[in-house]
Amino acid sequence: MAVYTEVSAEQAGSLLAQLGLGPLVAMQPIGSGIENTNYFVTTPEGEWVMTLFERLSHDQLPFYLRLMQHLAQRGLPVPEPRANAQGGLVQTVAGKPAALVNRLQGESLDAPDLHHCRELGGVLARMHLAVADFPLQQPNLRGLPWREATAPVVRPHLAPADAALLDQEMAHQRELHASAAYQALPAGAVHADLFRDNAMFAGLPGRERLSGVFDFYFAGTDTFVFDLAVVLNDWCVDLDSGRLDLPRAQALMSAYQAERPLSSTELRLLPALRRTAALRFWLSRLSDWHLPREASLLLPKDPAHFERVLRDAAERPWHADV
Ligand SMILES: Nc1ncnc2c1ncn2[C@@H]1O[C@H](COP(=O)(O)OP(=O)(O)OP(=O)(O)O)[C@@H](O)[C@H]1O
Ligand SMILES: N[C@@H](CCO)C(=O)O
Repeated sequence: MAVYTEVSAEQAGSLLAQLGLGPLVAMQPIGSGIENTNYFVTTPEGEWVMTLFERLSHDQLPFYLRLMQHLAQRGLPVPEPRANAQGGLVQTVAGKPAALVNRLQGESLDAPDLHHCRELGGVLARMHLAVADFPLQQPNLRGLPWREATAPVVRPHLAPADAALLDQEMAHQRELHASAAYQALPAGAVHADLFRDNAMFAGLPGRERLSGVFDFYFAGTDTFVFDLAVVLNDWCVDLDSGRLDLPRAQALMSAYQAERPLSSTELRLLPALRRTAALRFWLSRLSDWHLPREASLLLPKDPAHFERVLRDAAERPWHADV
């Protein structure tokens, strides 16, 4: 369930009026999702998703909502937040910060194939190109400082072999981040959590189009190759072994590079960034597993999966030769 805050028809109607939309026709709570309260909302103009933010404050939201607006206005399949008369994207519903975005069609996939990976690679590259003129900055809040703070907290819960892996990978990260090559990598506002459950596809089997990329609430300024590594580590990894599936990885990379060719430095550092991305999600899953947030409905995701992805990335570095 994902309704932490009940919203009455009257409260939803008042939001719609502030956003210049017609009367409420229907509203329905959305069952999936664990961070926020979400409702599907119908008006005479169409279908919308209303989100009440349960953790993020008014001040934190403009970066995410402006980024979604920026990408949507450049033709990317991203929900566009509806602005009020003053152009503001952050509203208030039931005392919580809230936003209304257009509802995208489609379904998330559990098992993406080569076609889906190609679709995603192309859209990801276009997202990276489209932020060249996005003016807002916010550090990736799961970046190196967060990893430095989280590693010692989870380390006491690890078996010796895993603690050794963590130490090795933290050392690798420090060296990587200090290198001139890393510091020169192209960067911008990236999604940073574009897993298969944050995208939707619509259309006939075998010819589906990527119809939606959503859940931008881990977005931040980071390198494009980090964002690509996050995607490779989820869309192109075997969920049992944690190993990279080379045909899917090659399909995704070719489609990405058809839109945005990677520089030789980006290609050279991609294996290191796959380790960065795997470490980031290993740490967040370890933290959710061993130190669950109080009263959280969060069903912790398995940290061991990202330990396997991390070992694979560290032991079998994959150099894309496309
Ligand atoms: N713009 C949209 N159009 C259609 N469906 C959407 C849209 N935004 C969200 N959804 C649906 O609502 C569900 C919950 O959204 P989301 O994943 O953003 O939830 P959350 O609680 O904010 O985040 P989390 O995934 O971290 O739990 C999604 O799985 C998707 O099915
Ligand atoms: N995509 C993350 C959860 C949300 O950040 C994971 O699978 O661990």
